[in-house]
Amino acid sequence: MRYTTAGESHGPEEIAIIEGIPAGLHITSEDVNQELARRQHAYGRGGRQLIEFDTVTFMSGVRHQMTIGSPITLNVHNDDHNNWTAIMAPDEPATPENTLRKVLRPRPGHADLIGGMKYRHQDDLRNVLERSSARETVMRVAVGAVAKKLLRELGIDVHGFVLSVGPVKGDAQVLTQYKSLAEVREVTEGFATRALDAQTDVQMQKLIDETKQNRDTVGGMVQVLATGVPAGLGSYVSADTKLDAKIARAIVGINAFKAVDFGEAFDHVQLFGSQVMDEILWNEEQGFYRASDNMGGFEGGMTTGEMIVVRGVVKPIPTLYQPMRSVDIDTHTEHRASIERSDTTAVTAAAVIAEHMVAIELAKAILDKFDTDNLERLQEQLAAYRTEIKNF
Ligand SMILES: Cc1cc2nc3c(=O)[nH]c(=O)nc-3n(C[C@H](O)[C@H](O)[C@H](O)COP(=O)(O)O)c2cc1C
Ligand SMILES: C=C(O[C@@H]1CC(C(=O)O)=C[C@@H](OP(=O)(O)O)[C@H]1O)C(=O)O
Repeated sequence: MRYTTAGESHGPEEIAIIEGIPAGLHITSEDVNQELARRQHAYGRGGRQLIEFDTVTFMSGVRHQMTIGSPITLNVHNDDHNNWTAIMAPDEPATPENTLRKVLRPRPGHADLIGGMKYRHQDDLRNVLERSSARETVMRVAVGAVAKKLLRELGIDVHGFVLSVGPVKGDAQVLTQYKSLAEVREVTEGFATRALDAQTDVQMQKLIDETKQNRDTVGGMVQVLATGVPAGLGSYVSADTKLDAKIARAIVGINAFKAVDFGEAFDHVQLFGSQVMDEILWNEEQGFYRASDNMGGFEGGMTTGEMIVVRGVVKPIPTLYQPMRSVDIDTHTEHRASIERSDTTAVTAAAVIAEHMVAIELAKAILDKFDTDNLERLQEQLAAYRTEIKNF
């Protein structure tokens, strides 16, 4: 399975093409739209989300709610494009009127300056920000929604949520308190966060409100869990076959993500090996299993069969309504950075995006390992593999 996305933030459409999804997967636009809504309706987002009502159209690869094995094209319309037609116009030459919204004062922390240098966008850094914008993540969630649907047919469930916003931490007991992902989902879904108690929700919202009032931004930490993953996806044999490495790349590839760990590894630096390794146990019913899951479901770049536990650190949003120092790329004089309409925090949306990136990587790993033409055959092969692993 592979995919690509295209589209500018204020262009007419966001597009994705996925290849390699087996034939016979039941999928509807509603399956995808539900996930797109989770990405959108998150606390702390800016005015753009009041304009967009993200819904997907299948342009190819799906007939009568079934994948047919050919490339799947997904489209999401940018409703805001109506306000940007002149500025984005691909077929019009640049004029003083249609370049009124030029960006010349790069925002620290965004892709503006380096993107401009690299692509020689001396005239207008908007050429950079249109694509570097996290608007594109709408398509990663759309692709991930297809991946999640496939994974569900294979008994694999993935869920992402917020652990903390700035200094406000959610209750850190999810893994030990809740055994099934359905339970975790139930308790984390309200604020699209790890809102285990309403108190945490309120504190997070309060912090976001205060941050907005201060014309500042805030980041946080998210977590993704995946259950039902068979042991032995990915491989130890070469660096580029390690599945944990692929997931790390996929997470840091999301705008504003700066760090990833597995099994809460950031916290393990203070511990000893005897406190961290997951002891190996065996019983008739399960075969091999572990006494704990401190490795977050990975050993040697391969899934262990335990729950996958990934965390990601999301930096604060770069655009500030009280901008920091920058330099005008035209005059080279000091100015405050440009202000673009912006979010106060994207942590809640980021959790949903991270969930979908993990789903994409898991789907890819499964489709790399087994026959991908037809879902039923894939299910048969995976079932046989699970039996083989259990009987080891
Ligand atoms: C869902 C989401 C929404 C975002 N919204 C904004 C925003 O409104 N304004 C902004 O300056 N950055 C926003 N960002 C972050 C920038 O896209 C990101 O910082 C920028 O592309 C530079 O990339 P980097 O932070 O990965 O280095 C958002 C990120 C995500 C994941
Ligand atoms: C459009 C989305 O996020 C955008 C991501 C983003 C950025 O710089 O990353 C900047 C903002 O764009 P705008 O200035 O058009 O409001 C966000 O709204 C979205 O997530 O759908």
